[in-house]
Amino acid sequence: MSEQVKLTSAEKFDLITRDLDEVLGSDLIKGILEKDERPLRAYWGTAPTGRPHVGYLVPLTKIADFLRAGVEVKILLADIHAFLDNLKAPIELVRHRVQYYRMILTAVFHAIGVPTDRLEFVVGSSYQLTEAYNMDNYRLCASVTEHDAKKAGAEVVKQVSSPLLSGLLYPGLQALDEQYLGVDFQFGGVDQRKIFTFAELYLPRLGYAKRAHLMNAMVPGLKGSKMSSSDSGSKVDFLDSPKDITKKIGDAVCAEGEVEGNGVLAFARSVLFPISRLRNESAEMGAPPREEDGASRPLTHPEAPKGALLSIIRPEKYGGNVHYTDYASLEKDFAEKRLHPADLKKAVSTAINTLLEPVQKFYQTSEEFQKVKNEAYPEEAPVKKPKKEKKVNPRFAHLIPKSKGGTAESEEAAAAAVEAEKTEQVEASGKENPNPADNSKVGLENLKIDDVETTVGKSKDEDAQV
Ligand SMILES: N[C@@H](Cc1ccc(O)cc1)C(=O)O
Repeated sequence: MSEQVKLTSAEKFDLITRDLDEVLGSDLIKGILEKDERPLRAYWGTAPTGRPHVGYLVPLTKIADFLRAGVEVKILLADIHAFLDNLKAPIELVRHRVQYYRMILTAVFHAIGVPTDRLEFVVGSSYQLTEAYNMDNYRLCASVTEHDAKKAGAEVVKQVSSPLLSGLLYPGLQALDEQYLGVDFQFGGVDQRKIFTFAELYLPRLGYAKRAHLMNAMVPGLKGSKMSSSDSGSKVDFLDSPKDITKKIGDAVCAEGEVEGNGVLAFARSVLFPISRLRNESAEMGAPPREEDGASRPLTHPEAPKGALLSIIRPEKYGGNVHYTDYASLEKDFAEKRLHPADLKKAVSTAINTLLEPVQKFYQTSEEFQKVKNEAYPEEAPVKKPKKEKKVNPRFAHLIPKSKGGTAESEEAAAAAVEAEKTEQVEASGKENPNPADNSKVGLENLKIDDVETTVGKSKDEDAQV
């Protein structure tokens, strides 16, 4: 935001907390704003695992509000967390993923009109390997119960049948980050809530201040469930082509008149309306985004009136054009069947394509960016498939019925075996490990720790309430 507009502390507080799902510690934030002696400091962390998808637009847009309210924001690229979480990012790929995240997030920030010169990117390992941080980690480990660590990570760390110790360390390191990044509040999705309350409980036990926590709602996937990196049909990647985007939106769950579980409406509400509003506000406040970023282009139709946030363009005989200035009216029209799913889908895919055009242009014109992407996600680089007969891995031979009758069933089983084999190859190639709990790859499968007799009795200590 322009420095020309001076906000009161109450206005700043409203801007910082608008559209959020939950705020813990608002008094702490108000206190610093009212004192007005120094800027508020905050961070948002992301672990560079799978490729970021358009669901990230929600926190990134919110960060724009923080900056306008004068908050100093750090973006943590949590490389160590990326492999602590069940090796989601294999150690040898993680530095490339850090680079990829930095580049794509910067491009997206520009596309939505957020000036990145006021953001500070910090890589987790730049301070998480220091003596002081490690000693604090050990101190924390000597205070946190296993129960609390497990519970804190339950919605963030991948839950598997044979959990690794690294997943238990994850919440503790995230709590320490608040101290080491020197912030007043941490911002993240509501999925981080248990880690946030864990940090509120445990940081003071190490003698550190309890921080405030701000949470955004999660964006539902296009199929009505949570938007997830592992289900490519339910998410839109920042680098998906306009054609792919139109197809994904076209296939999304969007039954006529149904608001509940409607992925397209949810996307419009949580992503498009806020970004559109941000653009309008920037223009009004005399701080339009830089022309070269493409972020000054409205997501609405060129003929849309001032204040419009999303335009439905359709022939007169189907009701003519409508320009919505708020989400509630769009939802109402949809619920009352005055807005057809096909028209909504068209408007949403046009808006996403407009929004992402500068990101994709940057990708297409930057050889460095392309190189980084291929290094970070090597299995996605085009590989020439050698033409050879599909052999079935003996490990999966049990999926093939004994009789080679050529029935549909046996073909299905053979396909399943080939599929299983492919999955294994993908895992071996360093792709995000879909089932890292299968510890056979690290030679742990025969280690039956439970067989070892233990002299340690059950702790009588009550687990702290997280
Ligand atoms: N837990 C965050 C990543 C993160 C890691 C460390 C932090 O300090 C903050 C955030 C996620 O789910 O992506």
